[in-house]
Amino acid sequence: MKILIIGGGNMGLTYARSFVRAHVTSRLDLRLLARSPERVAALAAHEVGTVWGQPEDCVPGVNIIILAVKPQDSGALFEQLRGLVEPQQVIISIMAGVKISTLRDALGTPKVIRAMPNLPAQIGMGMTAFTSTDEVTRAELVQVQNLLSTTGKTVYVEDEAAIDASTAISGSGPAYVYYCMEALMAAAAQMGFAPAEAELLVSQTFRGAVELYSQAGLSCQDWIARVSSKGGTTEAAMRAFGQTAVREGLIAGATAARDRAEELGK
Ligand SMILES: NC(=O)C1=CN([C@@H]2O[C@H](COP(=O)(O)OP(=O)(O)OC[C@H]3O[C@@H](n4cnc5c(N)ncnc54)[C@H](O)[C@@H]3O)[C@@H](O)[C@H]2O)C=CC1
Ligand SMILES: O=C(O)[C@@H]1CCC=N1
Repeated sequence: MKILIIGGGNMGLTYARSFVRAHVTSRLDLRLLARSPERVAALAAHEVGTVWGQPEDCVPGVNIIILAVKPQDSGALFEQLRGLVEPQQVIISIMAGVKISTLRDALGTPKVIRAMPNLPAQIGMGMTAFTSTDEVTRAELVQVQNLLSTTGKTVYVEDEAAIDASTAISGSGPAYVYYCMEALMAAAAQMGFAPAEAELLVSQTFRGAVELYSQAGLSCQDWIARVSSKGGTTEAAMRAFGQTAVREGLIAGATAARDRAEELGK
């Protein structure tokens, strides 16, 4: 399977490494398109595939084209790709917000998939939601799911609006986790821990809590109840979280992310 990845940043490189590591394609069949000679040289040093500077040289002949540039760069990219994409080629866009209808119109091609991965894809622990146009065949969808699954778990969603919602939950989600971790590290530092100790206490607590959650069928509320002693410390923390509207703040953050994804699509 010949794959072209356009945009060799965080996500583009992650895909390239995952596909080659999982042997879903070979280095020879994997192409990366960069937008400047400097980026071509920098990407080539990663040795994950052949690196190209001009779309007309690398678009023809590939089966799948992955668009991994920032949404703000999509207009310029569409200009570069005008007239080059063939109707049998499957497009996978991971650009936040950019709608399937926009991709179809701009590229003049019917087989379009919108996917929303996240950064833990770098270590095979990613979460990707994806959806497609009707023209993508069942066999192509299976092929794409195999590709995306090299970076972690995947879920197919029927409704495109769920891609913007997943952008706000799982796409941006790792940043919310780091935000909470950083706040707890700051609390630990205020209580006298050295930075390395604060980092250890917090990171191992997140790791352990998530692993425990994954291994049993209990809800978050159930686990909170198991940590909390009557009249104890956890209850005091939960009361303070309630008074300072931490939960509402996180929900407001995720909602703002979803709204921004919708806005990027306009
Ligand atoms: N970083 C993340 O956690 C996630 C990002 N995304 C989406 O993935 C996309 C890429 O994000 P990142 O990899 O973080 O961005 P990035 O900035 O690390 O990489 C984008 C790359 O695209 C290149 N580029 C821009 N225009 C180009 C063109 N016309 N031709 C070739 N290369 C071009 C840039 O030089 C850059 O290397 C974005 O659309 C974002 O919405 C989706 C899920 C998670
Ligand atoms: O912040 C962003 O716009 C992208 C989409 C999801 C994660 N990063």
